[in-house]
Amino acid sequence: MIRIRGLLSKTLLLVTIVAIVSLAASYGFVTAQQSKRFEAQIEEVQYGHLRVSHLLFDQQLEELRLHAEELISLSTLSRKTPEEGKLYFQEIWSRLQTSYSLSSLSLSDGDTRYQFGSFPSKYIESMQKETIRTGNAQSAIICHLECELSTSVPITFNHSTWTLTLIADLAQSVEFLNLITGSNVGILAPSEAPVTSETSLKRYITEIITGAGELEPLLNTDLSESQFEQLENSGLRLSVNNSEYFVWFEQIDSIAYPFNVMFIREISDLINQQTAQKQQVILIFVTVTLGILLTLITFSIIPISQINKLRRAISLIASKEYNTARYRLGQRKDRRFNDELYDLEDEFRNAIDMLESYEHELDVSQKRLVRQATIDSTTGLYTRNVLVDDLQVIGKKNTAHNVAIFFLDLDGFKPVNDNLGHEAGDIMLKKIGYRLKGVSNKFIKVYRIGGDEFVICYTNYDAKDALLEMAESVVQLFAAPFHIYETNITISASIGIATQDASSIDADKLLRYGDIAMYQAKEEGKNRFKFFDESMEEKAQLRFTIKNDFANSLAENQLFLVYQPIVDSSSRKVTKLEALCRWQHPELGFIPPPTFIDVLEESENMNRLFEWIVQSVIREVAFLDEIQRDDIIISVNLSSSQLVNDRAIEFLKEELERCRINPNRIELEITETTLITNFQQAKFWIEYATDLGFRVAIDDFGAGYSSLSYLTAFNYNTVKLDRSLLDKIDVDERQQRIVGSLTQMIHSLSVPIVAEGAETEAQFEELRKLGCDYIQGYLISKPIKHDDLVIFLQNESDRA
Ligand SMILES: Nc1nc2c(ncn2[C@@H]2O[C@H](COP(=O)(O)OP(=O)(O)OP(=O)(O)O)[C@@H](O)[C@H]2O)c(=O)[nH]1
Repeated sequence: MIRIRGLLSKTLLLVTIVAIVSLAASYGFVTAQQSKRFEAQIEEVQYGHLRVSHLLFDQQLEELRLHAEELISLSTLSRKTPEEGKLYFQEIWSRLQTSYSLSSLSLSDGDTRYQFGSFPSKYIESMQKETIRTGNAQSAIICHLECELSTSVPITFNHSTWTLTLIADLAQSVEFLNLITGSNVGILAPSEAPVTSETSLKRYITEIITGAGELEPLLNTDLSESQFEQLENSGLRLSVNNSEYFVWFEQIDSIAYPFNVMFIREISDLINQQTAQKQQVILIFVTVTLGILLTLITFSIIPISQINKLRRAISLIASKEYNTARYRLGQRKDRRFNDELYDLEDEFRNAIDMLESYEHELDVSQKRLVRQATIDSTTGLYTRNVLVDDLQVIGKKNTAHNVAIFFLDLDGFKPVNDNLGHEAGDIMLKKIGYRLKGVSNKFIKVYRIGGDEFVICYTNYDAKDALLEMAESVVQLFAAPFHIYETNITISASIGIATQDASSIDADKLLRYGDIAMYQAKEEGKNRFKFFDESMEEKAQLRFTIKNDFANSLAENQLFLVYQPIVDSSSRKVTKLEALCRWQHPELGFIPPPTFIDVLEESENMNRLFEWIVQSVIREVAFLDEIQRDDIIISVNLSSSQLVNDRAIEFLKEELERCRINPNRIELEITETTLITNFQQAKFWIEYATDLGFRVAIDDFGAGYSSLSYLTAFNYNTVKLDRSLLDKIDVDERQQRIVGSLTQMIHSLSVPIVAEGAETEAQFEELRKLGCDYIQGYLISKPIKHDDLVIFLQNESDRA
């Protein structure tokens, strides 16, 4: 159903107002026109009545004169004497009265007068004299107490002139006037008549009135003084008993008093005609207005219903009910007469299609995003987000009484990627995920939370034994190798275990504790598990501080280099200086190099540190040149991270070139362990370094590796024996034998040997005897700062 409101109701209201205003205006116009026409019609009627009245009364007077002359000729009065004339009229007076409707008659010569009836001689006298004087008949209407026709004709008696005057009443004339005009006629009493206090038309004491019976109600109608005034001026319209009348006066020439004729014309027909006309106009107007209204409504309803349709469609679109919106809009049609609203409808259809398709796409990508956020695409395991959510849910909903997490980080996963490629790494991660999934059950869930990091969340375990059992079985999961690209690869994981009470769970803390414990497991040799304990947090805190404060330490000169001299065992002259890094932390005090280097190696900071060391060493070389000690080489320790890429050596090369220093003034020390662990990489790197002209030393030789085959795999300049082989060299014969054989073997490769840790003269002497070419140790000097080194070298040259 169409609700008539809004645009339509406004249109209707406007049209109605316009219709009412125009109706009122046209009604006023028609009324004004009608009243003008009415006045014209009345004027015409009045004019006609006046003319007719004149003609009629003239004709009546003429007729009366003819009667008078007829009487004279019939009676042969001229042959009689006046007295005989008088007798004659006496005889026929009563007959005459009826036949001529006479009211009086007079024979007069001006002096003598014979009268019949009540003759108004006072008013006629002058007319009679005029007749006698002129010898011509005179006629006039005479009004005194009443109005009558009068005629005076000359008559000659024996040569004397008399007049015969006839006075006749007006009744017949009035009847005629009524017949001819169709209006009722009344003769107004002349002024001689007594004045009445009537408040109706009777005030005028109508003498003769036609149709008096039927006019009785009109004649009795009370009139106001203004109505009387209007009546006397121009005529008055009166309405009595559903009949309309127009009453007016006309004055006809008369003698004595004025002769006023009152006409009463029924104008009901005229009025009805006018009313009918008015009704007709209104009817036409109303019909036309209704027609316009209907047309407007018809032409407004279609667009309004369309607009309403679109409005409803918008609400449906807003609530994503696309199908209902489409159904409401209906099918697209090919219309001959399209308009903007139909075009808009089409646009709506297009918009719905587009929105629906966007919505669908959005839905699909949202689901994909949720999946990506919750499921790891490589392993199909839950992600870190899910783990955090799960831990929070456990904490909030009390679904468990205790929680343990096993934080796994693969050992040596990077080389898998580096050697076999990223894809192989992915396959390995997938296979590891598959194995780990095997442990999951109602209380055990597995997640991949990072690159090579996994977490097993174990809730409601019975006791620590259950965790131990679990940890051992997880370690066992890695025992069997993984078959990738036709190769069997073995990999292990370091596992940190942290527990918490489910009621006071703190997801961040739990994961951090797991991570710390895992780190500890790595530190202790990997492929093992460790339970978190508080002391680990202290170490972790230390690592965090080191990482955090490193940048500042360089700026504030907390880091500095010290140099430990290495002397020729024969001449005791300094030939090398080993550059060693020291960190004096303002709060933590002295931080041992292995501690902070170990931490810095986990990040880019190691490169930064190396660059700083290189710049400091170059300054030192420049100083040695300055004091003419260009025979001294400075050795720099390299960590395993520097062997991974060429960045360190490239930087060193560029800096030396920039400062014009020969690379052979620098010896790069690589520990035997580093060398063996990343053998291929290290070999490649050492070859590159020696090609560039750097010297290379194998540090801590004999610290644990048994195979010596690598010694012939590439070129190097020096071997530094590990301190553990030398600490009792002055007393321990076994140490002496081992060192003796090692020096022999290394010398056979033409490589000089450096012995570390000589603290006494005896040790020094023994090492020299055993063939060590260079000796380093507290006996010679502790590692010293630049200023002390300056003094040390000065002393040496002084001794020489
Ligand atoms: N193939 C593959 N490798 C990844 C992915 N995510 C991270 N990695 C690699 O995994 C390695 C993880 O680094 P580390 O844990 O430091 O390497 P690691 O050799 O296991 O070292 P340790 O943990 O000290 O034994 C990095 O080389 C990353 O590039 C992955 O989705 N696929």
